[in-house]
Amino acid sequence: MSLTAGIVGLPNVGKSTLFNAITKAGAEMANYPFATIDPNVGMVEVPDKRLDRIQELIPAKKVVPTTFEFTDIAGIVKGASKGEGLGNKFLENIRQVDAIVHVVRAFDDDNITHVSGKIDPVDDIETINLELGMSDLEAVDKRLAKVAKVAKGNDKEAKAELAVLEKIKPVLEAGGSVRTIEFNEDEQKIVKGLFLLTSKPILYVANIAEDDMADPESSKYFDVIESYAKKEGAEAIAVAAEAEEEIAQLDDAEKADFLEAEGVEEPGLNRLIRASYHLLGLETFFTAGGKETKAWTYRAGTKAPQAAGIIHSDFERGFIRAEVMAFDDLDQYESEAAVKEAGRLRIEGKDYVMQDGDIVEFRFNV
Ligand SMILES: Nc1ncnc2c1ncn2[C@@H]1O[C@H](COP(=O)(O)OP(=O)(O)OP(=O)(O)O)[C@@H](O)[C@H]1O
Ligand SMILES: [Mg+2]
Repeated sequence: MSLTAGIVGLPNVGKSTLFNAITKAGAEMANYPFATIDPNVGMVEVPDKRLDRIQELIPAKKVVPTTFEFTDIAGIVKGASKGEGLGNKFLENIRQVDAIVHVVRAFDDDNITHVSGKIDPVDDIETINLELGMSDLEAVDKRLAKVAKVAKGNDKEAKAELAVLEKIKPVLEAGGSVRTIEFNEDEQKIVKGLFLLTSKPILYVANIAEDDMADPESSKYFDVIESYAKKEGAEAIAVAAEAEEEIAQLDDAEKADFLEAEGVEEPGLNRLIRASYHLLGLETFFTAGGKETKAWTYRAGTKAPQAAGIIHSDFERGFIRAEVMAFDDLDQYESEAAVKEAGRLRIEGKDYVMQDGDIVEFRFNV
């Protein structure tokens, strides 16, 4: 799957630290702004407890989680949309990603430089969003000039686009983001084609201190970041990036000890990975038993033959049908035979839209 989640934020807030924690890729982390210039790209495993349960009920030789891509991008500063700090290049890097994971500094540490000399999460968020919005405004203005001319000639498509552009412009001028505007289905298609930075789905990550790990809600900074996200209809997650990066180096037993000592049930990282996956519109189906039980990633809305094609192009070409049981049914009935007996094993055809958690066997003939 080629979709990628971009890690975005001010310089030196812990973006690469977070990236390393989730990818174990070993990108450069340093206590100075602009340590990252060129984007780092890495694959992330999706933690999914359903795999363990399937393995328990339908044992296979191997269990293989699914993965997706993250891109760690250089820090954006005030004036980026005017070219400040290689701003245009960095904004272009953001244009390439499919969703934004916006990292906000939410820890105190006098030894770690903050580009604006103070810890103010809302100010930080607004600085970034404003730069993205100004870059969008420039793109919208350019497009408006072009489309307005064509629309005069009574071109239907141009008129529709003009209306959308005119709806977007005042929001950007007021410092807002395109994702906060409501569009109908036709308008949405037009917006998609504009590739605007502030129209990308977003998730806010509060990079908190290790001390706040056990109880992120108690972090005074997390609270304001979450409220800000809520106003945009977005989610906020707290992660102690530095501590998580250290945990990621440990083996499973050490990890469990560490988490217990910190009083943490599940690393915030896992929640962040899953939220990013959903932000990208990705879902999971499983194949189970035999050589391996495996999680596969598909885009929400994918039909059965195309999902089969993710495993092998022959499966799609020669698709006959899919035998499907929902994970929840297997979880409840505890064996494929019992699921079948309960009448919950389904035969689905080429128009079936895949559902998250489907356990599938594809029948094909080539
Ligand atoms: N939660 C945290 N608590 C304390 N220190 C942290 C935390 N997260 C990251 N740091 C430290 O902050 C510094 C900057 O981290 P990092 O290099 O990951 O930032 P960055 O956002 O990628 O910066 P750049 O924009 O320069 O690429 C590092 O010294 C790192 O160890
Ligand atoms: Mg970096």
